Amino acid sequence: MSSVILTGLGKRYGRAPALTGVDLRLSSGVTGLLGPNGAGKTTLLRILATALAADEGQVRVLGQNPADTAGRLAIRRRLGYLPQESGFPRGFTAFGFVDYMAILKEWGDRAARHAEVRRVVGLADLSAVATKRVHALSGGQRRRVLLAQALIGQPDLLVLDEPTTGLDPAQRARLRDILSTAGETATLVISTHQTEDVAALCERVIVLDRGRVHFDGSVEGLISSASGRVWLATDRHPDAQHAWRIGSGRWRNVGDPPAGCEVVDPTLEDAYLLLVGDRARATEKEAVA
Ligand SMILES: Nc1ncnc2c1ncn2[C@@H]1O[C@H](COP(=O)(O)OP(=O)(O)OP(=O)(O)O)[C@@H](O)[C@H]1O
Repeated sequence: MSSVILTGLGKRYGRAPALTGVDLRLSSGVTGLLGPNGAGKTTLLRILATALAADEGQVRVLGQNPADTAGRLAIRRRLGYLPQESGFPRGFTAFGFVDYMAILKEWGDRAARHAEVRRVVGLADLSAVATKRVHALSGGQRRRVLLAQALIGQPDLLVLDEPTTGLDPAQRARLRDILSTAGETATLVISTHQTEDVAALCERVIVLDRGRVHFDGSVEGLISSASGRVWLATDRHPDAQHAWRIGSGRWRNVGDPPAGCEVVDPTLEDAYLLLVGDRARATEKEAVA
């Protein structure tokens, strides 16, 4: 059964559309959400997390309608949400903040709650700094405090907006471990700009651009769409959509290759760049025509 069903979802800020005609079904497993700045990723995640109401279409989350008060409450009881931006009330320690969030999540029994807070603080690798004030933590540690509160109670739906921002490579690897384990039973949606995290972690990838879904399929499927369109050369090719000099001094070109060039295997990043670049070029052509 799908945990999330979106049909014809639309959202506007004033007159400007942020999401248009989004149809999606999400089930257990880890889904990565990619898209350029302003594509609508955070808007979509906020709607799933019941922090924002849709303007058009139908939204079912965990079998409930978030437009109903009772439906919203039922969703929130089974939801973990790591927002893109968040402030912390002053004075809290890492443990104290996560404990406070657990109280808001209706964990009344003190002993059970503290055991759960210790579990998620440990999962987020924060035990050594649990008694430090949140404001004295590093940016990556603060991000992990937010992750810890999202994991309280092993939610059925985890909505994580850029969870890897600011994490060092070891912490990112640890996060992948935590999320892939959670994805065995829960539905996880992760917005990120880190294509390598999506490639490492996600079964499914959705690419949003200008509020619409432009790709929805497997990571392998998206990578294979770039097959034959990445090549190495001694120079930047004038027709390449993207080109950069790699460590060896040669140029990695992404676009439409000339005949006889040295084609290499694409990465998810190459495929994503091509998908978004091709769409931007098609839109420009339509505007000119
Ligand atoms: N509160 C708001 N008021 C007005 N416009 C908004 C608001 N929030 C987002 N927008 C606009 O809606 C569009 C989608 O924004 P959103 O934050 O969902 O994109 P995003 O894909 O998460 O971007 P980023 O990768 O930069 O985080 C953008 O054009 C943005 O300017």
